[in-house]
Amino acid sequence: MREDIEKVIVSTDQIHEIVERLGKQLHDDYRDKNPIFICILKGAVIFMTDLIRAYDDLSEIEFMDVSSYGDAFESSGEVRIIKDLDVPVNGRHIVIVEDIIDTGRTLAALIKLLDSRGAASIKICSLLSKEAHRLINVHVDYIGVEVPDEFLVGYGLDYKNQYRNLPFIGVLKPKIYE
Ligand SMILES: O=P(O)(O)OC[C@H]1O[C@H](OP(=O)(O)OP(=O)(O)O)[C@H](O)[C@@H]1O
Ligand code: HPA
Ligand SMILES: [Mg+2]
Repeated sequence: MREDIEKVIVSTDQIHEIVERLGKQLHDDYRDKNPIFICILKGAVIFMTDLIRAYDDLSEIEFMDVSSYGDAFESSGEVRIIKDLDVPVNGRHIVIVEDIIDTGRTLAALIKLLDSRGAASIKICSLLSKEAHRLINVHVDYIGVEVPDEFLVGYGLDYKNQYRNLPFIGVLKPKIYE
């Protein structure tokens, strides 16, 4: 698997530092608010499990499965909800946990949906932001790191559902796409 990587963009050590920083920041901002962390499957699952341990306070976790990329490099533009939340969110403080914000389409659709359900507040925490590729402007409250406009894999991010379990984030060798 690792031999398929051309270069590392965010190392394991860097990821660890980012997660600790974001966990502390969230802890300062959400004290006594019992937030719900909503993990957007599948990509955010690895980040989520590390982040909630760095948060270190009372909170709840929930999961939604949303997909717009399938096996492709480019978002289809259609955000499909594959698994919805099992709990009501009205009156609750929500932190949407994402691995990456790329075109912004997934988040724009999610914010609209959760807002219509009466959440008390909705904030976004994303490990990565690919601002250069944004098509829809979404405000991201907590960003781990800005990344270049390249297709990335690892630490939750996939190509054809593979490479999510790499402990760092990198770019694949071109021959993998051919
Ligand atoms: O800003 P966008 O262009 O909408 O891209 C970001 C979304 O794309 C990825 O999910 P994907 O649809 O690949 O599903 P997955 O997490 O199951 O891989 C990623 O995990 C984000 O949810
Ligand atoms: O760069 C990416 N890699 C993997 N999945 C993604 N979904 C949006 N952007 C990406
Ligand atoms: Mg994907």
